[in-house]
Amino acid sequence: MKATLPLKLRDVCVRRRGKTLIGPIDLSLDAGDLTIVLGPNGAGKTTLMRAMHGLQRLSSGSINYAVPTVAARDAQAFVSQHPIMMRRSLRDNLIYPLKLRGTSRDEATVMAEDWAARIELTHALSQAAPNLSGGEKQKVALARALITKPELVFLDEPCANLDGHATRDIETMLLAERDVGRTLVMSTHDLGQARRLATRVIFMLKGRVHETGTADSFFSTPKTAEAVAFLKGDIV
Ligand SMILES: Nc1ncnc2c1ncn2[C@@H]1O[C@H](COP(=O)(O)OP(=O)(O)OP(=O)(O)O)[C@@H](O)[C@H]1O
Repeated sequence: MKATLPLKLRDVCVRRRGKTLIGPIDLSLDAGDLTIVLGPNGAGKTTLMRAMHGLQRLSSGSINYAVPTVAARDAQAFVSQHPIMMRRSLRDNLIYPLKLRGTSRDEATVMAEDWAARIELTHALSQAAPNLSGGEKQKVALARALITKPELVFLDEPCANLDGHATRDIETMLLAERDVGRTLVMSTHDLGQARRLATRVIFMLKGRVHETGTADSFFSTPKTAEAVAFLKGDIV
């Protein structure tokens, strides 16, 4: 399959009822990074990621992948902070995205069992997925996103509602994906998590991309007073 990245945003704006939610934004996203979208509440992180994934209609500007949009969407996954489980077993939840892509039932079952083992939920394969705990559901949501080996995964505050233990499990999965070169774009306002995971940072403020660069340079030498204030905890 042809690579869908880089992704290029030009003059992207999303407006609703006369209010600008994000934009104008110009941005380029390359393959192989774990990019953390950082910023205070309401900065536009979710809107930006939804726009990049095609869930949010643009008011103006354009978003282009290296391949036609339909093919690009097929190579992507989106994990939200409120994982929605189908009212079926954990096994069927993991099989579903593979089935949509034409994988045989037998092959999909093997892959589902392999992923259930990786997220330490083999014992729950036959359980109804909606009855799992919040942390377990989020691990399933992540496994369900990764099982198709997407080129690009968006994660919107995936640990927002999780305790320390579940957060660590999710971070371990994300680091493993980062280390095999999967391209990940994740929003958070948890600075500790951003420092642990990011290779690049997009810092958003009031709907605009305020600063972007490698994680090392952003955390060690932020360029703007606002980024310095955010890192000190003065903008929340
Ligand atoms: N559908 C919508 N209609 C109107 N306003 C919206 C809509 N979606 C989001 N907003 C507003 O757009 C702004 C950006 O919201 P967004 O959720 O993208 O920010 P965020 O950085 O992800 O915030 P948080 O960290 O709180 O999740 C906020 O002011 C929000 O209230």
